[in-house]
Amino acid sequence: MAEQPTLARTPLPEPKQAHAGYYAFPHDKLRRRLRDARKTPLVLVACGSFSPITTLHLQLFELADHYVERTTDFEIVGNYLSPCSDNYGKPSLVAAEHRINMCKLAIEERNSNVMVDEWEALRRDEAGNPLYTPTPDVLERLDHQINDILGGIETSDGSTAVRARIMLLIGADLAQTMADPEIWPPAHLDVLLGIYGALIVERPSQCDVEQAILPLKKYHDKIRVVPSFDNDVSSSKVRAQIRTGESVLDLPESVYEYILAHKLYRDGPLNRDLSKDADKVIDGDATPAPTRPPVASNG
Ligand SMILES: Nc1ncnc2c1ncn2[C@@H]1O[C@H](COP(=O)(O)OP(=O)(O)OP(=O)(O)O)[C@@H](O)[C@H]1O
Ligand SMILES: NC(=O)c1ccc[n+]([C@@H]2O[C@H](COP(=O)(O)O)[C@@H](O)[C@H]2O)c1
Repeated sequence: MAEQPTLARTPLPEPKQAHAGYYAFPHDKLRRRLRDARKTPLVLVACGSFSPITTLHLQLFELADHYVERTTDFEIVGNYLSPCSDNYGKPSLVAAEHRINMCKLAIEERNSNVMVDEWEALRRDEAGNPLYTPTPDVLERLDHQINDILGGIETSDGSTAVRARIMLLIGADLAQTMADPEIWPPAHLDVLLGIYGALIVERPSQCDVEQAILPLKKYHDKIRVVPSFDNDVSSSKVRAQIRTGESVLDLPESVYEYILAHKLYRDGPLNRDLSKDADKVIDGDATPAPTRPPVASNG
């Protein structure tokens, strides 16, 4: 059985004004009993902007599932999307409420077993302003919710409960940024990768995964690379297609319709420069809403 992580820090207290409205930790799709007695229950959490969620974001979980099924040590019992706070500071973020709604629509349309945890996206400070939560804190809180509050996952014969292992699910491009201590302080990585670990999905259109994880050598025993397929799906590309009125192939149809209904992503540069820096919102640069319906991909 794989080694169980231990909590390095006291779990985050739930701030009094953590959320604008009602919130309960979602666990309806968390499988509470292991199937295979030899395995450790694994919960995956994908942190990111999801502005908007694409078909590939949900496929990350499918790729991870395919990968983990072939391992001898883990069994996936839960999958979470945790959209980041509006305070993350990425210019391309639309309001958390929209990003959460789009994640939920995508999950429903695809009949996916993923849950959306709204806690990170809606967390607020005492003054009621959106509060950014560093990713290690997100995983610590999930660990606390599942293992301390819910009491973990039952063994296959139901005789006892064990702690689920929580792991981050990310793309190789995000792993590549982890070499920069200005973005990921070593203390964050020591918790995130040193205690929890990550499944890192290849993203060949953006970087070489082996190069990306080289600087993370210290944590290699907690990192696993998940094979993917050639694709250039990204939220940036989708946003650019919406602005220019091109066909959008990489969104669930309900998400596309939501974007049109709420007039999201209509402002921005007209040239299709997909670099992240080119994605700054330009006030008043409203482009007409696309008229063509999306061709939903089946993947
Ligand atoms: N095509 C993809 N292949 C592998 N990982 C992906 C892919 N698209 C997104 N991800 C991963 O999903 C997580 C959330 O990504 P995010 O919401 O930033 O999407 P994005 O497409 O990278 O967005 P943007 O284009 O706005 O930068 C990150 O870990 C990212 O690496
Ligand atoms: N030090 C940290 O905890 C840290 C640094 C950079 C990004 N992140 C997270 O990584 C994710 C990145 O998302 P994007 O790929 O959309 O930028 C977000 O969830 C963000 O909160 C965390």
